[in-house]
Amino acid sequence: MKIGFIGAGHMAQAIMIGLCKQKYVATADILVHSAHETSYQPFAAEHGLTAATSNAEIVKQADIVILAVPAAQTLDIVASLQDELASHEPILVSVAGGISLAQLQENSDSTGLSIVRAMPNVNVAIGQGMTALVTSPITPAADFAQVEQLFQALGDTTPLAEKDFATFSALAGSAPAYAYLFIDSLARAGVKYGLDKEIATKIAAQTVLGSAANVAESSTNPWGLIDQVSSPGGTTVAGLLAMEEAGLMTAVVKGIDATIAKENAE
Ligand SMILES: NC(=O)C1=CN([C@@H]2O[C@H](COP(=O)(O)OP(=O)(O)OC[C@H]3O[C@@H](n4cnc5c(N)ncnc54)[C@H](OP(=O)(O)O)[C@@H]3O)[C@@H](O)[C@H]2O)C=CC1
Ligand SMILES: O=C(O)[C@@H]1CCC=N1
Repeated sequence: MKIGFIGAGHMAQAIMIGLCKQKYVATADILVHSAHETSYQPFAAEHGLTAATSNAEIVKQADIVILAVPAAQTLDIVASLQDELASHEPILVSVAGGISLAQLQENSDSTGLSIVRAMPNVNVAIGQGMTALVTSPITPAADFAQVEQLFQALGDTTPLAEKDFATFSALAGSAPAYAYLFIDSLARAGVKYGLDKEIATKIAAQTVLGSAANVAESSTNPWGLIDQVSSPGGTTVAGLLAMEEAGLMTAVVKGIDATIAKENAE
């Protein structure tokens, strides 16, 4: 099976690196093309991938085409590939935020094309991704299963109604950035009290990693876990109340509100 990438930016690279690490297919069976040779050729050479000469070549050669270009350009690129899509009929996977299956179908001008919309996050690069998937009504179950299997090799997946994609995009697509912000904030506080930044970051990252694993494995909800850490009259409850006074939860929800509003405006 050949997997083609149109776009070689952060998201495409994260998926390609994940596929290489998992040895999902032979590296030469991963094809890539993007707007500038200087973006995709060195990356292809470094990882042993096949650099294609055009977007059309990707569509002609690949069984699955992953479109990972800016959302604003996604539909124009699909429209420019109508002929190749109609004659080669790969499975088309779009990761673009805010671009619907109906828009992709309409711009591909192809009634028989299998189209899957995916919302991965950058953690697919290390096999710890969280990806939502939804398929067009005409996509055969076997084609959807191929795409699902690909993303399952790179972490967890969930089927999701298309109406919930903007929410998912905020909670999983964008949220690695918000988690990094929290980790950096913890580490920066450590620096304030004299720790070396590198050591403080390692301490913060491992603490967040372990806490996330605890939430995932525990039958207790996060509030219950917070109570387990908060000794009566102790330090944690003092810290929690100070964070709440500064509006941590409101700040997070406002951030998610803004993320969803921006995606809905695309
Ligand atoms: N970054 C993330 O964490 C996530 C991103 N996404 C989605 O992924 C998509 C890409 O985002 P991201 O990777 O961050 O963006 P980047 O800006 O990092 O990458 C965009 C890529 O698109 C390529 N490109 C632009 N125009 C064309 C064209 N006409 N033909 C071929 N390639 C083209 C660029 O090429 P070149 O490099 O050569 O200039 C670049 O490689 C977006 O739709 C976004 O919504 C979804 C989930 C998470
Ligand atoms: O910032 C963005 O628009 C993309 C979508 C989800 C994560 N990154």
